[in-house]
Amino acid sequence: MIKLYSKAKLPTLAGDFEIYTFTNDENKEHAALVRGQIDGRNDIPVRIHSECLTGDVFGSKRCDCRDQLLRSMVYLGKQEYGMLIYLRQEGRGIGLLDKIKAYSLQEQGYDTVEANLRLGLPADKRDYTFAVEVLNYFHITSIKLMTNNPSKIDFLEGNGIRISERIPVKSEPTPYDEFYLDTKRVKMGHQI
Ligand SMILES: Nc1nc2c(ncn2[C@@H]2O[C@H](COP(=O)(O)OP(=O)(O)OP(=O)(O)O)[C@@H](O)[C@H]2O)c(=O)[nH]1
Repeated sequence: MIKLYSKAKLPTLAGDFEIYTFTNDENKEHAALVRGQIDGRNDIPVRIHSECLTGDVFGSKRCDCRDQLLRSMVYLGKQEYGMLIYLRQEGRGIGLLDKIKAYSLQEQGYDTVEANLRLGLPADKRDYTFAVEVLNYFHITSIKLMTNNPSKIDFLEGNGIRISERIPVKSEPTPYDEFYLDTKRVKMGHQI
């Protein structure tokens, strides 16, 4: 079960938000950027973003994470109501250390899915329970989800959250992430 830990105003380059931090029994910490009075307000746009230190912070071109994060924030910053839930599950849940190991396998020609599997790890180890609990905290049962990822939709719908609309989060492919985006489309069913 999650608990609200702290909250404060957070003006950003993309607009003014409030940041909420939550913890759970395992002392995991996640954050939500909230736009407007969202309590009990259904069908607001929500982005559920998984941590990517290399992309979100360092601007790596190997993935589209930062592009998606910024586009989502700019979009949400223009809405009256909305939320971005930032989940600390780096590397599709395998953690930073193994993600970088997977990168070095990708340099040997494996794609992003094969690289995880060669490390004996699942292609995607993420769990969105925390996001569901944040939505429950705000008494939200139906959202417009900003994603290209069908497994995210399936998880939420299987856990009591109705997806009334999918808002695509398009990013511009570059020569660096073309193969990565192709693999997500072909092997992970992303609607890119
Ligand atoms: N294991 C691994 N993780 C990666 C790699 N590139 C990015 N990631 C992680 O992938 C996660 C983002 O996943 P994506 O599949 O891009 O996007 P998504 O959140 O599932 O789907 P969208 O909602 O459409 O953005 C973050 O946790 C990143 O750290 C990689 O090559 N290997």
